Amino acid sequence: MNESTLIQNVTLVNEGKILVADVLIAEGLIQQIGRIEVEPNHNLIDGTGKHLFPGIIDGQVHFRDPGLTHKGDLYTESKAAIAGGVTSFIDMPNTVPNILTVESLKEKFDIASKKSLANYSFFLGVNGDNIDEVIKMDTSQFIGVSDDGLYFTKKGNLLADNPEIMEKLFANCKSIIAIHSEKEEIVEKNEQAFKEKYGDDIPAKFHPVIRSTEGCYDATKRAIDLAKKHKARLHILHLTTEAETHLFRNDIPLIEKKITTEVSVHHLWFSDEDYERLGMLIKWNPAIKTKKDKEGLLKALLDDKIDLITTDHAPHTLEEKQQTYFQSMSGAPMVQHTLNCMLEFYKQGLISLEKIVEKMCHNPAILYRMTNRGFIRKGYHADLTLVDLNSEWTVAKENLLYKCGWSPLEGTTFQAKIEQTFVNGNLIYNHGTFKEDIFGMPIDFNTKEKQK
Ligand SMILES: NC(=O)N[C@@H](CC(=O)O)C(=O)O
Repeated sequence: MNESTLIQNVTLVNEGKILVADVLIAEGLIQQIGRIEVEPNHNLIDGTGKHLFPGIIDGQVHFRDPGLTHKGDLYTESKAAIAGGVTSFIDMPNTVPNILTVESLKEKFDIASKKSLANYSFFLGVNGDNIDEVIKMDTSQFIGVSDDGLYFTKKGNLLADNPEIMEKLFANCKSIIAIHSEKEEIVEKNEQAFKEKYGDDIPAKFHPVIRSTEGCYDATKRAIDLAKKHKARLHILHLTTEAETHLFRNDIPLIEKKITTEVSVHHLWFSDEDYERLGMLIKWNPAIKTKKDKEGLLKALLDDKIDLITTDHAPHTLEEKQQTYFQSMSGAPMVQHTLNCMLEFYKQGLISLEKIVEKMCHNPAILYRMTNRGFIRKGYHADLTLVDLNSEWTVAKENLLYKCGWSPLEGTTFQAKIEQTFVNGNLIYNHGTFKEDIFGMPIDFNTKEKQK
């Protein structure tokens, strides 16, 4: 008799509803939801008083494999992700080498199949060098194309700085085009002005002045105008300003949208008030901006102008971070604590559990056309996250799973705890312990059909 897991009497948060039910898992799939009779082959989990979410799907991470594995790798960071309730992720192309060809993409899939505990997919990188090949490629080979972070190895390759390349891509590429939207020419002008005043010692609090609202807004506006002209499928990554939120629509369902966007959790959590305390540790690109921006982003998320929450998990070593302004790397690790941050907002009455699940589970699956993930439905992959909403704990060095060993959230107390995470029906994370010998799967997605 095959083994099955029966989660009993648990509070499901799914598809805009909250209800108490039992969930039966077998052969990697959700078999049944409702009131279920116990059978001898059932492993029982008592879900009384606990909440069950579909596993979180993180639409933007940098797990650093291959080539930058001193910062993190597909094993360490996927493990941290799972402890944070994340069961699937899409990783960015700014590794070494950059993922600019189908061959390097295949190599990354191969590494993930041997190292990633969570389900995975990857963006194909696009820049000025490979645009001609990208527009000829069969788009069923990748979930989307992106330029995110590629300036780390080659400056000036961001699409936002190259309107002709962007236009060529939008006119010809049928894939989702996910762009990092900042105008480097504005950033460089601001950098120069601050350098003249401070030399290399620019205080971190000026990061949002250098990587300004103007730089973000102008880039996003131009990308949207070009995408509309060519009817391209554009996704703007990690939005940071209240001003940009007004460029997006909420009067059509996500499934019909040609232009979508996301917010990364640190832009909801931190504001310019935190630079004094945390300095370069919260230096991200695009920058953490003002309290008004942070509030505007949350409002736009609740209003459905912003479609997704991602982490943009971007680990660097402490040594790489604690440098003077120009030397300090932008980015920080977040994937282990994203759901926790959002649940804390729930505790503060700022967002509902249903909305969290919509933005972190359902919408990533819909937007990236994933097959049978992102919902608690019969026949879907059993990617599930069990949460205790009333179990306080504090982020500390000892409970971090990131290879880089630090977090900008150290010392933060959360009121909710992720207790168990199932990936493809396997209980990979169980109250602080891991099953480390079962790897995730490549995420299936439809190239034409859309998920409802
Ligand atoms: N977000 C960041 O500040 N850094 C990212 C790159 C990026 O997303 O631009 C990284 O790879 O470190």
